[in-house]
Amino acid sequence: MQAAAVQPMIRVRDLVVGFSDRIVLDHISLDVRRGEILGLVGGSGSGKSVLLRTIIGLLPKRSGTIEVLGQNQDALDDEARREFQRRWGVLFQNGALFSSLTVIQNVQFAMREFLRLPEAMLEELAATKLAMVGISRKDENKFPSELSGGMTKRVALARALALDPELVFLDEPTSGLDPISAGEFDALIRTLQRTLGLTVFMITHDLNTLHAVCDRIAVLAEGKIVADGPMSAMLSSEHPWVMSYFRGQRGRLLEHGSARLSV
Ligand SMILES: Nc1ncnc2c1ncn2[C@@H]1O[C@H](COP(=O)(O)OP(=O)(O)OP(=O)(O)O)[C@@H](O)[C@H]1O
Repeated sequence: MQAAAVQPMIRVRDLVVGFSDRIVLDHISLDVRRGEILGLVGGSGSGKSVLLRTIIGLLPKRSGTIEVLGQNQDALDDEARREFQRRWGVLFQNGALFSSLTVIQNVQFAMREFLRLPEAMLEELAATKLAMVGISRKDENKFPSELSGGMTKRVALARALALDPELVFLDEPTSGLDPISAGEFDALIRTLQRTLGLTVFMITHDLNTLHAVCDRIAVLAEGKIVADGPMSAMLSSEHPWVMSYFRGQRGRLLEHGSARLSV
């Protein structure tokens, strides 16, 4: 019982990922604890998306172990892995909605695949998910091309939540949003995490999001996790990249309560 209570939701050990002769992730170890929002930051091309994609099984690893929800996916056959993967939701960069499906059909997509429910119940369930993220019924028959950036992210979040996951992966959830929409999206993530008891693994470049939403931050640089801890640990880190990111001009402005900034 004790062991289960402290078991991380994601446990990465000694992970190595590379493409041809380039190593992108070089013996990375990282835990994501139950119920926390972990923010992953790092320079462009540092390997954040590669780490996320490897954890969810979209990219192969060279060595190391990854356990998600206590399960090493290498031990599962294809059918069991597919069934297992429904326990998490993913919001990809730019939403990645199906352009030929309406808002509500996008949310119903995974429901149709995994849940055997009558049509009326599917409608109701998808509308409930959309309401949770602030999309009203009048917008549910729109196509993705008719949505603003903020609405697209909300629909993508509703889709990620379609199967009631315990864990969600968010790849730059506020990128491309204006400061007000980004702030609203941050608040939505926080609220959903609290009310649904979610664990969140989030890639972000957004210092406001890191300050407002994340319980813990991990920094990826030179293929390694170079810092890992709460915001206070980032602000006192001596690592050059961490210092310039969190204590550079933008970071200092934020600490002193300036308007929202993105980096
Ligand atoms: N499928 C792939 N094949 C070959 N190289 C890849 C592949 N996916 C990613 N890379 C390389 O791995 C490195 C890390 O990419 P990644 O997308 O993880 O960066 P990132 O930290 O998410 O960057 P950004 O913040 O700009 O999104 C880059 O050099 C990229 O070109």
